[in-house]
Amino acid sequence: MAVSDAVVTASGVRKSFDEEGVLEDVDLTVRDGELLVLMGPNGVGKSVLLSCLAGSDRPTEGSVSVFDEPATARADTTSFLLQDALCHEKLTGRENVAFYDRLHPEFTDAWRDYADRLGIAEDLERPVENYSGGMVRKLELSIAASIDVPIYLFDEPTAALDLPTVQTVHDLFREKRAAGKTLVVASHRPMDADIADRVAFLADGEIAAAGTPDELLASLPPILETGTAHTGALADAIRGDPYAVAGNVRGFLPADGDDPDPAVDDAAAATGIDPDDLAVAEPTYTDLFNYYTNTGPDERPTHNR
Ligand SMILES: Nc1ncnc2c1ncn2[C@@H]1O[C@H](COP(=O)(O)OP(=O)(O)OP(=O)(O)O)[C@@H](O)[C@H]1O
Repeated sequence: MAVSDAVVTASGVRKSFDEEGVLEDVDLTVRDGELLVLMGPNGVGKSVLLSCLAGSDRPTEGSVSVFDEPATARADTTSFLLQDALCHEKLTGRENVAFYDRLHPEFTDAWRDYADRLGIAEDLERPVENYSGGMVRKLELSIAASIDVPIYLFDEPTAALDLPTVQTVHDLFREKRAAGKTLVVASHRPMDADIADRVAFLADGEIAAAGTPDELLASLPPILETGTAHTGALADAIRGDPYAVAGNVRGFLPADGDDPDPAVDDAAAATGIDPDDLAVAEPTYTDLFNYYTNTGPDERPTHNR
């Protein structure tokens, strides 16, 4: 289905390396001015998909278009922050900035503000090889965000960052969106769903679900929570595997035949766990992430893409 305000569209994207399939059949539309968070566990293919969206890699099959033209790595439309690949480690932070300033026609001096807010302004004269992983990320973010283009693709921008810095990065992304920019942020950090207009989950080579955080939370099956002592009993009664949350374990109730809304009381009784030790939990982003990471494709309902 064509979406009129689409700025990036992936259709039937398959990507394999040496016969090894990573993406099987990805359909994804990124809408004008939205902040889309692309979620999925390590190794599922988020970076590969972003590279295809950026036009820096080609799908094995299928197509990607940006502003209705085939995706090519165009400097005037897209800024792409690929993980740990932007900065030259023998150069100082400032020399890296100067490099991108000369290289990129749309580079602006907004990097000063970003470097300041991210807390690396004092480190710009040091070679990047002496930076911590988090400092490199902050420098990369400062550079990628300083390029003034309509579309930003950020690959795991909050990985290796402490919580206060994650909040600063979220603020920065909200400002970009308020300025009318379109952002795709790949992440395996559930808290990044906080800033999303929509979340898309990549699982088993496809977009398993896409929607607003509220829509996706509402689509989860009931969640049972109990103490770790009952992990085994819980595992027998749920779909997928139990997962730890704040000292307890949780799991998703299986669909009861074709009924997508299983009877919670019956399922709870089937665990054999004392009702006082068992609760139906309010779903969180962590549950959402675990649902699309922990349960197999046959056990998940298909949601709108
Ligand atoms: N150039 C390449 N050649 C061969 N295999 C590759 C190449 N690039 C990626 N892969 C493989 O594709 C799979 C997906 O990798 P990708 O980096 O996209 O995962 P990811 O979801 O971004 O994971 P992470 O969260 O760990 O960054 C991995 O198995 C990886 O080894």
